[in-house]
Amino acid sequence: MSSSIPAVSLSGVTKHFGAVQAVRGIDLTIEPGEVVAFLGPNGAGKTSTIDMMLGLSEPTSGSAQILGLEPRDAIARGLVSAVMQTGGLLKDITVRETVAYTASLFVHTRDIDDVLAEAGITGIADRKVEKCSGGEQQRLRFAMALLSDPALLLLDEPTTGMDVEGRRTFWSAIRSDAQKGRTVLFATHYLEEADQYADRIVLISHGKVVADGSGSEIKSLASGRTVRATLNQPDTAALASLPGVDNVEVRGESVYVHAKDSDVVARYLLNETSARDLEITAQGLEEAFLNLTGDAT
Ligand SMILES: Nc1ncnc2c1ncn2[C@@H]1O[C@H](COP(=O)(O)OP(=O)(O)OP(=O)(O)O)[C@@H](O)[C@H]1O
Repeated sequence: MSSSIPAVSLSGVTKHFGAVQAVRGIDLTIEPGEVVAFLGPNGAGKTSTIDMMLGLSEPTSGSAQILGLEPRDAIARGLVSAVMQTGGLLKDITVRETVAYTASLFVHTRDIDDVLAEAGITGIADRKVEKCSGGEQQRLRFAMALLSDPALLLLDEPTTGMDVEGRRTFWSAIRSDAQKGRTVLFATHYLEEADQYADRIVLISHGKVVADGSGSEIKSLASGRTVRATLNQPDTAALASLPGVDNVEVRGESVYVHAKDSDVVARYLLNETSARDLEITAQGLEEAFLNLTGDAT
């Protein structure tokens, strides 16, 4: 896992389905040991890109390499595992039987009890799959994915439909595993999930990478604050002409001013007008995301 060969290398990758251009030219390098979130709204092209990394489909143009190999070769060598959203589980057998059955398909596998423990499902090992919650089933898929001790783990929206607690437990298992050096790429449209659990966020929209950086870098790309104040008949033109102001909106008795430098706006409102009840809020990743992609999820 400590070679200098990238874990993932995409070069000019496109994917068309008839007239639909799902992926429109993605260049991406992921180094070994990185935990990367693929963040984007529905239909952004995340699954199409992951499918190409898994060798489940071929790029229309460009190339995808996993650990210096064609994706199919990397899979065949057990270097890549995936945790998908649904499917692949038999309901009538237990958690342990599911892992044991999967292990029997590999020539070399890790110890079943070890992967159950790592995925945090030792306590439910004898439970039938159909009795497991959505979050427990995802941790079971994670345990199955760990059997080949892959260098790269790909997860496609693994926490869809889970409650907050399920998500937290799931990610704590993934994070503590990743600390041992595994490369992890996960697709999500939960902004806070990307911000909280990834070291790097690749923001994807309409089949392209629109931003790539840490959570704080992504936020600072669309930095700024909103100043809200109660003010009758605000002089919107004067507010708009303050340095760094990019939006002024009046809603009822409130004026909302979005600006790079909120101090300038606050000083003006307090000194030059009868504004009161000032509130200043930082832009979250949600707003940054909407600004950057111009999309609502
Ligand atoms: N097999 C297919 N045939 C036709 N169009 C497809 C196919 N697979 C995906 N698409 C289209 O390609 C685009 C990208 O889809 P993709 O599933 O990659 O996005 P996504 O970012 O994973 O979305 P989601 O978050 O909803 O899973 C969408 O417009 C989708 O409808």
